Amino acid sequence: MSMYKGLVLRSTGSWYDVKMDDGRVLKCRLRGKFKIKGLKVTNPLAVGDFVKFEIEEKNDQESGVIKEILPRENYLIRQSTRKAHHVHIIAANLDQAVLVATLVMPRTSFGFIDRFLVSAEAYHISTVIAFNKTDLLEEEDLEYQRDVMKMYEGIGYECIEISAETGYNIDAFEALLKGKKTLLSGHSGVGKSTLINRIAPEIEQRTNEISAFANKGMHTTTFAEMFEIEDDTYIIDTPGIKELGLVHIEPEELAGLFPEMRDMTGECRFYNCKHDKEPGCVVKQAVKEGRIAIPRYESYLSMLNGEDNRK
Ligand SMILES: Nc1nc2c(ncn2[C@@H]2O[C@H](COP(=O)(O)OP(=O)(O)OP(=O)(O)O)[C@@H](O)[C@H]2O)c(=O)[nH]1
Ligand SMILES: [Zn+2]
Repeated sequence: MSMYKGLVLRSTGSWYDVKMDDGRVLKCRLRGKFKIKGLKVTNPLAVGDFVKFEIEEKNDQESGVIKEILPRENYLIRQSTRKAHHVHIIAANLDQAVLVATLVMPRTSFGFIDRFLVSAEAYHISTVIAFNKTDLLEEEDLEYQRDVMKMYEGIGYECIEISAETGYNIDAFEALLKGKKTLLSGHSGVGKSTLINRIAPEIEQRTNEISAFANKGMHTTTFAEMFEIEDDTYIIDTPGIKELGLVHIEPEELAGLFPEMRDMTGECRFYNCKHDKEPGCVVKQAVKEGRIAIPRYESYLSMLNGEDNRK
């Protein structure tokens, strides 16, 4: 039997929509046991997975039988809502995350942004920060926003200012997505739906249908879906994924997830310096000299101390 290769676009728990190289989407099932080393997973397969499958024909209907899951470049997980100590794979092989943030209505805190960035670093997923609702900003706020963007760009995070409402910079935003698989995240109310509605109105429709399922008490996580907004350009906007949770980070690993601290951490006086109260700390010195931004260092300390600064 011939083997085909495809990309999982949708998972309903027992059936998967798999996009084949020729563009056709085929319903596939999974046969056999699949495990990820060291993790108890509730779903062996997620959107974004590349699979190999065979085609079966029954009553003139073609369907696929998945035989192999190709190695993942990365994957996002979260704690299963059904089984303790189990994780649910949200999506695999993401090229990037876009964090939608707003300076006003609501104001996204540095704490929230930095926590997201740290998680994305841990997952090896690059992040673009999109500052939405720019149309609401007075001149002074706009200047402040540009300072914030400069801060994050200085660390290496791409930033863009947009308005989903007026369409300002939306072309540039779409260009960022082109040819990639992107997870769209952000606080409730920052304008994710409005944004998607502007770039791909047909998707918003689907998301509303999925939300309707959720309101009937069905598990939305089983309805994870990746939308192809144009050729090879995908967006994942699953209701319920507002942040990247569930990365357990040891205190000594934390500074390594702040790119601007990463390279200097071996140079402190103490090899196990937490860059907090220790003397001879090069990180604190860099904060003092303005090479590390104060809000970033504050986020670092608050995560180090296990404070919940997600709001
Ligand atoms: N002025 C302005 N308002 C916007 C913009 N984008 C979204 N909004 C408004 O902000 C409100 C929230 O937008 P949504 O798109 O529903 O936000 P969301 O992120 O999808 O929120 P959840 O569905 O709760 O996750 C709506 O009233 C939008 O009209 C923008 O660029 N400018
Ligand atoms: Zn130090």
